[in-house]
Amino acid sequence: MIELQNVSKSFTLHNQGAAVIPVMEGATLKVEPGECIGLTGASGAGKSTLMRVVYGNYLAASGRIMVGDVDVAQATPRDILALRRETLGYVSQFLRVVPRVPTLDVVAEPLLAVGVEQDAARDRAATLLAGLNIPERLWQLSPTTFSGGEQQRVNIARGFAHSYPALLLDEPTASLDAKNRATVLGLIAQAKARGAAIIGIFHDESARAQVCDRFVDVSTFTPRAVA
Ligand SMILES: Nc1ncnc2c1ncn2[C@@H]1O[C@H](COP(=O)(O)OP(=O)(O)OP(=O)(O)O)[C@@H](O)[C@H]1O
Repeated sequence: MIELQNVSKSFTLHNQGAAVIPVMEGATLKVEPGECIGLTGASGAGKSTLMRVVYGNYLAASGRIMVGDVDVAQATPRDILALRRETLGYVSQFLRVVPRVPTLDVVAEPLLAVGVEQDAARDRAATLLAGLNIPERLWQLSPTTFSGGEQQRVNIARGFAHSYPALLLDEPTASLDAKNRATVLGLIAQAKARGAAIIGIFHDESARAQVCDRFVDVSTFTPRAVA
């Protein structure tokens, strides 16, 4: 479902004499439907960069990045938006929302975007919010003023609203208490059971042991410094 072949990425620092920093070389990995792989490697090894390259936020310098039948490395912006709407979900660590939109609609929005009717979308949003212990009195408020942990849970509810065939999870259990962490791990297990292919970053070792089928150490893709 997700397959990277020989992907490389470097950053050009235009404000620092156009210095070029290679961060990834020859990245190759494959995630089958129903499988969750965990990215490992020291801080700065390139875990988040790999996720952003797959999501199309960063343009790869070379290689193929297949998500379903779309090569993200070659896709047009319009194709990438369609891929994100229908196929590829991304739960980042931080919630980014349009101000003043009620939480219930923030969570229902990915379902409306794929044509689910409003009542059904709101029902699913309500089930997710209740499961993640967001009190009902908050559902009609914008999440912009919520606590960090509440915002993270709204973000997770939104990320799991639509049944994406492929998912990127960047530390989805960071800063959650044990009960909510267990709920999120349950959502990940359900997504795997319905056949989602998942790439995740989990710093929490017990979380990663519970949901990951195998690990990929991204430092094997870190270019060696030229002496
Ligand atoms: N937008 C950017 N511009 C320039 N350099 C960047 C950019 N994003 C990441 N880098 C560099 O790429 C390297 C990999 O960063 P990345 O955030 O992917 O690491 P990580 O493995 O996710 O680290 P952590 O575990 O600390 O989150 C780092 O050296 C970082 O400085």
